[in-house]
Amino acid sequence: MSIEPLVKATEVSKRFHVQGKVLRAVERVSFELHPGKTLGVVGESGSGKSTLGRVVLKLLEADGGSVTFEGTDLSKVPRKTLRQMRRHMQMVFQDPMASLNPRMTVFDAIEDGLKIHGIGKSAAERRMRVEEVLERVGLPRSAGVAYPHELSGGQLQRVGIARALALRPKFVVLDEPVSALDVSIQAQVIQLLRELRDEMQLAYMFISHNLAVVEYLSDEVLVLYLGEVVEQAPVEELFAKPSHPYTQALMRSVLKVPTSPDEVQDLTPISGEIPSPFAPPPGCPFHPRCPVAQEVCRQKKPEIREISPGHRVSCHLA
Ligand SMILES: Nc1ncnc2c1ncn2[C@@H]1O[C@H](COP(=O)(O)OP(=O)(O)OP(=O)(O)O)[C@@H](O)[C@H]1O
Repeated sequence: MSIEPLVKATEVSKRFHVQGKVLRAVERVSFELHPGKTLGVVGESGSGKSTLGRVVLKLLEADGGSVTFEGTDLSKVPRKTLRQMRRHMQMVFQDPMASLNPRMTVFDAIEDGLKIHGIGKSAAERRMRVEEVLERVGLPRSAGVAYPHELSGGQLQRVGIARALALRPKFVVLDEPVSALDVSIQAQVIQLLRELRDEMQLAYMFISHNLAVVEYLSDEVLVLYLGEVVEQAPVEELFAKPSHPYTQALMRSVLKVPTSPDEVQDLTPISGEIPSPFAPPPGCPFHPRCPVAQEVCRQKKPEIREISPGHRVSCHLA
C-alpha cells in the first residue's frame, strides 16, 4: 500500500442556503482512501451521503476543509486541470437510466466518454476499448447496439459501470449503485464491483443506506447522521463492536445476508423521525431518537474521539 492516500478529505463541510436558511449537509468529515480499498458511507436518507460524494469529486464546491487527490488539493487546481483529472475520478449513480441519453446506443454512450477525454487515437481503438469494457462488465457485445430502454435494470447498471471504467479511473464514487435493482441482481453487481476493484486496484467510495450491502465491499465505514460522522471504523471492527446507538439501530433495521435459508430475522425500524436539517437538536443530534440518551446527551454535543485504533465515535456513552 502506498503511504500517501489516493484521496484524502480533511474536515470537509458543505452547506446549502435554502430560502434564507442554512442547511448543514456535510459537517467536518475526514477520511483517507488508498488504491484497491473501499470506504463505505452509510446513513438514512438526507444524512449527506450523496453531497459528500459530490464534494469529494468537486462536482460541488466545499465550504470548508480540503480534498486532495494524489496529493493535489482540488480547491487549488484550475478548471482545465480538473477536467483532465476527471477521467481518474468517476461517479456511478443509482439510476443509470437517468444518466444515459435515451437516443444514444450503449456503444455511443461509452465511446462518448472516451472522446470527451481524448482517449483512443482512432475509431478502431475506441471500438476495441468499448467492446473490452462491455465484456468485462458481463454484457454481450451485442449490447452495444441496444438503446437504454431495451435493457433490464441490472444490464443498465452494468452499462453505467462500463461507462465509468472505460476511462480507467483510479477512484469511483458509487452512489447507491444497487439500490434500484432486484435483490438477486444486487448480489451479482456487487460481486462484479468487487472483482473490478481488485483487478484494477480501484478505490471506491461506496454509498448506501443499507449496512449489509456496505459490509461485503468495504474496508472502512463512515456512518453519517445529519451530515456528521457519528462512527468511523474498519469494517470488521464496526460490525463486531458497533459503538454508536445510531449504528446499532441501523444494524437492527436492515436485513443481513442470511446464513441459512430458514433464518428468521428480527427487523426493528429506527424509532422517531429524522429531525429537520435546518434545526438540528441541541446536544447530541441523535438524542431524541436514542434509546439510551441521558441528560448530558440533551445538553452537550459529543466530540468525536478514538476509542480504539482507527475506531472513532461521537457519543458521550461509548
Ligand atoms: N442542491 C441542494 N440544495 C439544497 N439542499 C440540498 C441540496 N442537495 C441536498 N440537499 C439537502 O442536503 C441534505 C443531505 O442530502 P443528501 O442527498 O446528500 O443526503 P443522502 O444521504 O444522499 O440522502 P439520499 O439517500 O436520500 O440520497 C438533505 O437535507 C438534502 O435535502
